[in-house]
Amino acid sequence: MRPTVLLRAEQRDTEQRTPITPKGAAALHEAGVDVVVESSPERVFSDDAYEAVGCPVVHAGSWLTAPPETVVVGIKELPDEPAELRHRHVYFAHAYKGQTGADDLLRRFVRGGGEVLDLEYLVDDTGRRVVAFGYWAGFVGASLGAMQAAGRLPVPLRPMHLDDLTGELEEVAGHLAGATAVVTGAWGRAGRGAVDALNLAGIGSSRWDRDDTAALDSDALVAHDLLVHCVLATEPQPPLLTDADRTRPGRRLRVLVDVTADVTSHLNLLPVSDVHTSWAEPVRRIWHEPVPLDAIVIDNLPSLLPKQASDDFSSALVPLLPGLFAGDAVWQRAAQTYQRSIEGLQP
Ligand SMILES: NC(=O)c1ccc[n+]([C@@H]2O[C@H](COP(=O)([O-])OP(=O)(O)OC[C@H]3O[C@@H](n4cnc5c(N)ncnc54)[C@H](O)[C@@H]3O)[C@@H](O)[C@H]2O)c1
Repeated sequence: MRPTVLLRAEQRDTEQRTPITPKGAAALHEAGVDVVVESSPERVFSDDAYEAVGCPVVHAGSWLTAPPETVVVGIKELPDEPAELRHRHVYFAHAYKGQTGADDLLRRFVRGGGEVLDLEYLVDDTGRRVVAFGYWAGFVGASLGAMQAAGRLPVPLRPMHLDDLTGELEEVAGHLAGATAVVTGAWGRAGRGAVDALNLAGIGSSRWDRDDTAALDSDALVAHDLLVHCVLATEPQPPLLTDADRTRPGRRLRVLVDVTADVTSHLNLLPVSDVHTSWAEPVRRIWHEPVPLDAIVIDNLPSLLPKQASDDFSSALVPLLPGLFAGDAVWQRAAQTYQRSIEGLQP
């Protein structure tokens, strides 16, 4: 039997992204991997587009009864049922940093004999992630921050076309003369996307990466109008912004975009903010005076540009998937990360 991946329909009705585009499915077929697609009215590519490249389309939730050797591929969370998960699942499980509900989820995998191959932990032999939505997360996050600073953020947020967003950033530029931003994690994927968006909005960026935050200059940090936080934290580090900075002299900082959205984890480097915001309510005011500070902490930013995000992601993931069935090192590392995470779990 040919190796098969099943493209799962996403739970969230706001999620239009897909980790495998129709073009990616066609490439997988060529490479000897079949792709079965769960029907989804939300996905940015239609069911017909997958059918046109030869993928069988099945109803949402079919993964539950798929043959055990089928690998289930998705992006975001699984439903709360069933209690036992028996397949190998490739997705962002958000289960290894002590997130809310993580242990319960891992126990479901242990009980069913399945496995998480977490997309966030697909790394090369230097530990660098090989597939990520980071660029568009940073681009969209910084765009929202610029729009908020200009008083032009449309609420609720809805998925956009890139042309519309760049047009809006050019409008914003006229409202933000002299504004500056600091981007932390600036040389990573998200950081680069953030800098590109800020450039379009006419906002000059200070690019801070590891060396720049090692001896943190808090006065310089709060002297910027925007902070776009794009650090990939893998171990606890000193915070970048604390309550003590609220009254720091010279604070101009008024918009904080936490692209990492690590707020419920012990790796949160911005402990001034501890809850996510949403498309319906994207902004939360966390400081009221002497200068207000608004936080945007959205954990599905690339979903706001679903087409670009999907194309980019699929072109990185698809070449790796045949290797999953051949036991390539990148997948073995992901499997080892899962094994480590379930060791020590209470039953
Ligand atoms: N909110 C969302 O929707 C969304 C989507 C995708 C990714 N993300 C998150 O964005 C973050 C960044 O992802 P990425 O793909 O850009 O990662 P990346 O590895 O490409 O870049 C991370 C950067 O952070 C830098 N860094 C690490 N520690 C630092 C420190 N103490 N100070 C300054 N810089 C430091 C690294 O040197 C690197 O340049 C991750 O937390 C990721 O989970 C969020």
